[in-house]
Amino acid sequence: MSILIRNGYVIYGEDFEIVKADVLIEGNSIAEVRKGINESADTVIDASGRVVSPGFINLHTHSPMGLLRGLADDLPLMDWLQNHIWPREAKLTPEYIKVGAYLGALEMIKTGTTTFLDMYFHMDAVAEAVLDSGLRGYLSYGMIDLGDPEKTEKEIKEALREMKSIEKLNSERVQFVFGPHAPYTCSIALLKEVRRLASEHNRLITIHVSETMAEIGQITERYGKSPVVLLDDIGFLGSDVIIAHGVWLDSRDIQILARNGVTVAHNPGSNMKLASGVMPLQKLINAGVNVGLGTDGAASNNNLDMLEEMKLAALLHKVHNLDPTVADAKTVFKMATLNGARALGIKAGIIKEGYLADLAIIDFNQPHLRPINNVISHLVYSANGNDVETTIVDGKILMLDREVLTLDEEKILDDAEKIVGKIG
Ligand SMILES: N[C@@H](CCSC[C@H]1O[C@@H](n2cnc3c(=O)[nH]cnc32)[C@H](O)[C@@H]1O)C(=O)O
Ligand SMILES: [Zn+2]
Repeated sequence: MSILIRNGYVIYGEDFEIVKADVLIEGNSIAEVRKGINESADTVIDASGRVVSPGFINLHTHSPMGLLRGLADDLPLMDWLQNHIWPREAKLTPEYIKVGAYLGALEMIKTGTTTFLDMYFHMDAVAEAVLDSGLRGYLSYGMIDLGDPEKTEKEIKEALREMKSIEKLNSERVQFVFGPHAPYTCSIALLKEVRRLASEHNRLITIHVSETMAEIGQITERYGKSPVVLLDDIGFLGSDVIIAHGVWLDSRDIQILARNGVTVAHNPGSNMKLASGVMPLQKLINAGVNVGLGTDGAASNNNLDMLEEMKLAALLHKVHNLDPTVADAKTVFKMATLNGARALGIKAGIIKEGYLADLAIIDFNQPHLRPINNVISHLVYSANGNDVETTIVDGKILMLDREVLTLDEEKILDDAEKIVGKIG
């Protein structure tokens, strides 16, 4: 299979240079980028007046949580989780979660996300939806033992069961990741066992860390140290670890993250909505820490739109620092693309020969995106997910001219609607 994308504004290479060119996709990778490619292809897409962008990499989400969208807003994290989200999640069956996963996948395809890092439960059901959707999904089972040794064992067993079931799908696109939920919900025994298993099975780890001030208080009281120092002391950290949030980090924590090559997945929308705080972006970047971008779940955002998330990131850090030069458009764009790919260890996140053909075509033939003075600026500050017209993952077209080809959109919306009232 080959696809030729003609005459677009291509965001090229790691410097995100804008070139008017054609892009030839062969199999699952980018074969050629240049003007006037004359080869014939199975599919030809006219990208005149459009931007050909690397697909977005959502580095932290809970994709089925769209089911809970709007059911518990305007609350702080611990109250939100304990009194509103967890009681509802207890009612979620694998069937409901699968509906939620389809809804999330549909939303991601429609807004130009090509890869995501997920944490939820019944991930074997989520994996089937991801496989159907054509997206690239890194799926973790969120483990919570609350210090109960019986639960520790149960959670590890369940994670391994889901890992095996995902491995059976035998797809490069769908990968299992270890997902201990957080230092305040997981025992040291669980964290140590996860570290051991991740190394043994060569899997990534993702975990919520230092999200709220309450968490810092709780962990300091329990262990006499910060969550990051705690994880470092038990040998948990490494370049295969992606921590979500990292809002409350002091300079020692930041040095530890840098030294261990840990990636931070920044979730500005969720951090603002739950009023968790502001991640120290500048300090992390200056220390050389890889920072990616995520939306978190759709119940704390409340959508999975990475274009919107880029704008939130840029604006948050500017006003917080009272400095408009902070979080410039290119820095934020890189967080949403290349930095995510680096964290996951995939050859994606940029458009370049030999890289995975994971990309989004964005319709710039619209008033809010003209004149085309600055492509990256328009994407970060002027566009939103609805401007995405075509989404390609692994050399396969998932959406063409706003029509999703891999999923039945109407059925997914209907199925999601049927759940109203059942978990409320
Ligand atoms: N094994 C657990 C499942 C945990 S999945 C991951 C969890 O993270 C929760 N979650 C979503 N957003 C956040 C956040 O921002 N911080 C902490 N937890 C979150 C989500 O609601 C879900 O309960 C169980 O059986 O309950
Ligand atoms: Zn989360």
